[in-house]
Amino acid sequence: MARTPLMAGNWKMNLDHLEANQLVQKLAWTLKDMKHDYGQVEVVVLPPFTDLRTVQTVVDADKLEIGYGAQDLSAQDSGAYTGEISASMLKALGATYVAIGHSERREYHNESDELVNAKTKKAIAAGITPIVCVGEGLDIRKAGDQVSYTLAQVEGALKDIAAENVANLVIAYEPVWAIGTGEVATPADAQEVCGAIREKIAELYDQETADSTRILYGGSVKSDNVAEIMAEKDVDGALVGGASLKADEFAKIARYNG
Ligand SMILES: O=C[C@H](O)COP(=O)(O)O
Repeated sequence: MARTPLMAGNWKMNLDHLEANQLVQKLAWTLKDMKHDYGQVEVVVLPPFTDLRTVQTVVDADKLEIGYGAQDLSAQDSGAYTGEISASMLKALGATYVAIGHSERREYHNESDELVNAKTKKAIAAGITPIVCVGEGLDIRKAGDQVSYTLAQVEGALKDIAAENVANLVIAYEPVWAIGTGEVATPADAQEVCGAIREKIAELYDQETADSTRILYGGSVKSDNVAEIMAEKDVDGALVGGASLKADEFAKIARYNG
């Protein structure tokens, strides 16, 4: 089962809609100059909500092959949920991906596995591909419990989700101690957990489903470390934070295989 590599740029709380317009255009031009084949490596940006309409406009107007999505969504469909953004609103803006359960949301917004599961179901119902984020903190890593901890998050996120939907979603393993620190995980660290995630999906569902699900690594990915991580058999791409805010750098990451 060939899995198309995915490089997703999580801009976090950076760039207003004017800056978003500039970055998306520069990224598109840079990749065009590199003769990038999006069928070989999928490229997606996840801007702040306020930028999505602008990104949709530039992608549609210039017929860009860059995908885009959101960094979160509500577990509700609509109604009295001040400040929340629904799956249907994201769908109306052409979003094709949505990050769910990022460690920064689990930490700062106390998001539980149950909430991540509910949000994942909403994304699937709307036809938006979830990028479900999991990963351990430094204390768990130091205790050597990264695999069991992360697999518990995976199980919680996938509860009562059908195999065909799991086959088409994305899981991003992002060790919290590697996020924004420059302390990128070794390829072996990434493979250990990404491989365990694939085995867990095979156990929960079946091997065909497990072989279809794309599993990304995230945490201080840069153009000078991505290739060795991508060489690992169960790593299908990267969820990139800081490095995705620079068109040249993110384009080099997307072009990890030369
Ligand atoms: O979503 C992206 C991850 O949090 C990684 O961020 P980073 O590349 O800045 O370490």
